[in-house]
Amino acid sequence: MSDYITFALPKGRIMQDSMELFAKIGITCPEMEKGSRKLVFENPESKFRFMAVRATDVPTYVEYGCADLGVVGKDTLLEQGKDLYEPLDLKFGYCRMVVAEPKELRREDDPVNWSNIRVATKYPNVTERYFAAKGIQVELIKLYGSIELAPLVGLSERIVDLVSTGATLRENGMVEVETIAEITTRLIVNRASLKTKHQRITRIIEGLEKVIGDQVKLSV
Ligand SMILES: Nc1ncnc2c1ncn2[C@@H]1O[C@H](COP(=O)(O)OP(=O)(O)OP(=O)(O)O)[C@@H](O)[C@H]1O
Ligand SMILES: O=P(O)(O)OC[C@H]1O[C@H](OP(=O)(O)OP(=O)(O)O)[C@H](O)[C@@H]1O
Repeated sequence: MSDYITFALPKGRIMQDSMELFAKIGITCPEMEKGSRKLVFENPESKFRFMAVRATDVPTYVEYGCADLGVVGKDTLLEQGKDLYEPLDLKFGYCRMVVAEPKELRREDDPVNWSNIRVATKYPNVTERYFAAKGIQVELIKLYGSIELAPLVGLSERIVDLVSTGATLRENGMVEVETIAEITTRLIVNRASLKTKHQRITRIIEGLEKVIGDQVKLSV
């Protein structure tokens, strides 16, 4: 067993907030430089290791125990449904997962009456569950980005995607129809690591919990 605690962090938009939060409980990595192409960074003094991975791959590294802990959006967890311990809402990366459609095509009638709606999304599992629960049969079209383009060019009638400022929907002439879930960033933990490295991991969870609690108190 490695004496390091290893974090899987997403390379994209939540990396910086993650490192800023960890710094508040004394977890830092001086070796980590902005713009570096390196994927693993170590702090040999404090025995922390950081891996920079695709956001959607974070749960996999944690599930297989290559990382003890991971930072990931709730959207990814909902989509992948892996068996991971999720002890903390880190309270950043706020966005919403929504159903949206082109403004000019907005139909006032109940979508239950539509037959065979095509929905483009990065989240086919969540989308299928959501519409199935409403008794609506949809054709899922899995895309990997620029989801808002799909209805504009006739690939789908609707999309399921994340919205934060709303600028992407607006600038592409789309409107929200329904909210599926409120999304924030979560801490996830490998279940075996929680046992084998119990003391250090528990200390990290408790430290983060306190910092986040204090931040929330300050903002109300
Ligand atoms: N406006 C937003 N759009 C997309 N994700 C957001 C937004 N705001 C916050 N997030 C959160 O940031 C997480 C990571 O997003 P990021 O764009 O870095 O990765 P990605 O490009 O979606 O994933 P991948 O690299 O695997 O394709 C999302 O899973 C989500 O939880
Ligand atoms: O409400 P907004 O602030 O405009 O943010 C929402 C947009 O941001 C994300 O896209 P991203 O930048 O990850 O691009 P991609 O979907 O092409 O990967 C998301 O998929 C939306 O398209």
